[in-house]
Amino acid sequence: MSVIEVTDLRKSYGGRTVVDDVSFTVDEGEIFGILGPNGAGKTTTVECVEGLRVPDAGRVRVTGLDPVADHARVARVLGAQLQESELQDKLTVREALELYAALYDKPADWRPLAERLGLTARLTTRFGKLSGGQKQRLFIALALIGNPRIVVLDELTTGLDPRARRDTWELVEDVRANGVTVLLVTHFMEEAQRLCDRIAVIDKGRVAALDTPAGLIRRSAGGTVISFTPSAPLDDRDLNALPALASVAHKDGRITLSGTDETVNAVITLLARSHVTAHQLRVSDATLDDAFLDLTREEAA
Ligand SMILES: Nc1ncnc2c1ncn2[C@@H]1O[C@H](COP(=O)(O)OP(=O)(O)OP(=O)(O)O)[C@@H](O)[C@H]1O
Repeated sequence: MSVIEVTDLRKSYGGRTVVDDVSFTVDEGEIFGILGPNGAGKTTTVECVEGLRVPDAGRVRVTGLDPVADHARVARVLGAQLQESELQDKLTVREALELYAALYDKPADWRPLAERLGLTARLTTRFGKLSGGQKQRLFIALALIGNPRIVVLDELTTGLDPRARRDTWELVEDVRANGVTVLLVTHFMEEAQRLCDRIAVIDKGRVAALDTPAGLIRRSAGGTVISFTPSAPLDDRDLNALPALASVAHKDGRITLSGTDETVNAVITLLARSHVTAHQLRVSDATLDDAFLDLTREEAA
């Protein structure tokens, strides 16, 4: 069952279209990622889902409700990360948690939430004195405090150190294991690849691709990456003629090709035929990073 439906969403600022016919649905219990370069229209899209912005055209439904017309009811099922400006500097962590818990009929117990997010030692610290990462963790706790059915996390782990980032990923997995649907806006490929069931890649206001992480990798970068430093230059025409080739890149004398196993075998044949030795030959599975660059490059072209 879909809990979020976005159909032909459009939004312009001052005559410039920043969200251009975006459509996707998010199923109950799914972690759905929105991935895209800076300024792609990701935040504008999720703010329309949250009812914080009014679409110029198209339709948005959250559990069947219109987030603008039914804002109060949507706010009961959808938890969103706050923006920094929305909390007063003088409020302590405990006061913020208690204040937000009081806004809901059936709030979560904030103590285990605070514990899980490493905030227990900071309960008496004022918001203004928290580090960027601590603020971020508090925002995540506040997004979850109303026991929402859906949670929107925008740039969830920006500013967190690697340890805190991993802890937060585990928390998101726990949240989903409890049946909560997660809409996640991210810049981090590793985060998207690890957490998301499906991802919409948004570029210049449009959905460039929508698939599982594995599906995005398969269909764009071809699945396999081979890189090596040749002992002598190889003819570009020979490289470009390789079968199932998705991309070729040259950097600091190193060649990186993406394609399939067929491409790898053909490169080896080409090297032997050209009497060229490949130094530091590496073959690896393509990552979401490769797929993302491929997808957004295609759009740019
Ligand atoms: N209130 C606004 N008024 C005018 N332009 C805006 C407004 N909000 C966003 N924009 C512009 O709309 C475009 C899309 O912004 P948006 O924040 O949705 O992108 P994003 O994909 O979330 O970017 P980022 O990853 O950098 O956060 C950007 O060019 C931005 O400058």
